[in-house]
Amino acid sequence: MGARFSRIAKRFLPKSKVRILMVGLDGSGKTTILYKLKLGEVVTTVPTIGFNLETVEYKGINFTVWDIGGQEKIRKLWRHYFQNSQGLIFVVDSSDSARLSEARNELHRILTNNELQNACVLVFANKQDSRNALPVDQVANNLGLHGLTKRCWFIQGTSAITGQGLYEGLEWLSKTIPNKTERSSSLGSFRSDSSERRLVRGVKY
Ligand SMILES: Nc1nc2c(ncn2[C@@H]2O[C@H](COP(=O)(O)OP(=O)(O)OP(=O)(O)O)[C@@H](O)[C@H]2O)c(=O)[nH]1
Ligand SMILES: [Mg+2]
Repeated sequence: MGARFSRIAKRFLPKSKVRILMVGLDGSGKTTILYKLKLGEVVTTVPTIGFNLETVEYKGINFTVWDIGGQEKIRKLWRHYFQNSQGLIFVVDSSDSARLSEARNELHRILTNNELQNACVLVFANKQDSRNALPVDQVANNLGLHGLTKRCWFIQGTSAITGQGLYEGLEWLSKTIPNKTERSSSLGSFRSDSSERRLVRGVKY
């Protein structure tokens, strides 16, 4: 009876909403990820000029995902989308080692922005299905994630083509973002929990 009531209540109670900003270098796979999550399909993409916006529901949470174009000349526009973002998904092409330092610079640059100071960072080490993809721990090292000592972050190996790892990433966000809100008074201890910060999970290990 109790379980049945809670199932019905879940259906009718308003869902919590979470605003997620998804950025990363051009061609890293952001739009492919967005529509794999939304439609369950691999769509044919063109470089995003501006943004795509979709709501993805996962475990009773509505993730409003803003996918912003990553070409160099339009990266200066990213900051216009920072405000009120509770989570940042930073997408990296794990098979493009030549551009990892560029990705690292962009990630660290945006994390200095005050409007993102409380945002949790989920890194998708994407294209893990590619033959020459770097393993997730190497992507983490190249991005300097272990130096982000005052930030909750998580890196997940993904393939937008197979869908591998995408829901694991949402799972982390679904657990971390509501926790942060509920536990805002104990944010300091949450943020200094090194086991939380240093979690690294990947498709390939
Ligand atoms: N093999 C492989 N290819 C992928 C994956 N994700 C995306 N791609 C391909 O990478 C190319 C670029 O993907 P997009 O999703 O358009 O990249 P984007 O990050 O949105 O690029 P911008 O809009 O320019 O910022 C496309 O040809 C995708 O099919 C992946 O996980 N594996
Ligand atoms: Mg795109």
